[in-house]
Amino acid sequence: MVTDGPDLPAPRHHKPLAPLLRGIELRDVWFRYSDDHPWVLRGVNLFIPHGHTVALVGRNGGGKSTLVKLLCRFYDPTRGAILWDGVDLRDVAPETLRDRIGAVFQDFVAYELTAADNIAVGDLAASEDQARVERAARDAGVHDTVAALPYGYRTLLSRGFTSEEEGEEAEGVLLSGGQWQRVALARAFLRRDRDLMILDEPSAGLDPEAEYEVHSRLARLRSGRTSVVISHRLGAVRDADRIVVLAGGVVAEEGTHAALLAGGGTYAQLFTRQAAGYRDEVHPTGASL
Ligand SMILES: Nc1ncnc2c1ncn2[C@@H]1O[C@H](COP(=O)(O)OP(=O)(O)OP(=O)(O)O)[C@@H](O)[C@H]1O
Repeated sequence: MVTDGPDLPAPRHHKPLAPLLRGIELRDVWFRYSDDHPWVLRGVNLFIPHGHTVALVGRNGGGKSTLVKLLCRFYDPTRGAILWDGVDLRDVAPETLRDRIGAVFQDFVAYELTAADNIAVGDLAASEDQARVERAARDAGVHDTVAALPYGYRTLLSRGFTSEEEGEEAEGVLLSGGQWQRVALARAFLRRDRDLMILDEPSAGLDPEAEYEVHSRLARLRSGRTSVVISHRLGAVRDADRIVVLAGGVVAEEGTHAALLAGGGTYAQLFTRQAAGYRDEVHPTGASL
């Protein structure tokens, strides 16, 4: 997978990591970014069963992105453990773990590389397999955009936000935020056979129609696979096998959409408020949680 966080020192004795069979367990996971920072996670207990989709929801700053970064070993729990079929992730080299994960992060990296390399990035076999890259781009709905670029998949993409400060001319083609988001999604589609799929706000920056389309594609991709999805669009994750509400650094609620709605707790409150926002044509905030 694409790495975009601070790397941890690899342990001296790595264990190999077998394909996921049972699931991933977070056991009393506590985490803070440093001793000077407040606790973000305060004893999270959670099981992500093999073959199921777990949706993480909750208010801003609740620790959802932090939790998935721990799953990828960008950080380790300050206390507690994360177990992959019983194997403590601390005993696994980060790159071994990440070979088993396909991920799209909120803060995904846009590289000054060609369109093809931006999709295949980090996957040597894929970078030599144009057909695979193109299929992933089609799945993510970005093939037509890329094919229309001056040099198609060989066109250099520009991140477009560093050049002015550095006093350099931007080279390459600028994509919109939503188009970049689809490039990031294509990376995940390319890695569809990985054991764990992580999608952190996969439709961020997309217009409502594109968002609906992307979520439908992702629902098909996720089906029968182990995945963790973060989204504030509760309607887009209501079909998840398990919905987990993170609040106050712990799992506050957990269940199916129907069960949580019937429970009348935080999830029911958030969902009802969002649904009401969509029904109200003149809702001033656009109804995004
Ligand atoms: N690299 C970091 N260093 C220090 N604090 C951080 C860092 N990243 C996140 N935080 C803090 O950790 C807390 C949890 O953030 P996180 O991004 O995990 O929440 P979230 O639930 O994903 O939020 P959102 O819904 O807004 O995306 C926040 O208070 C945030 O400020």
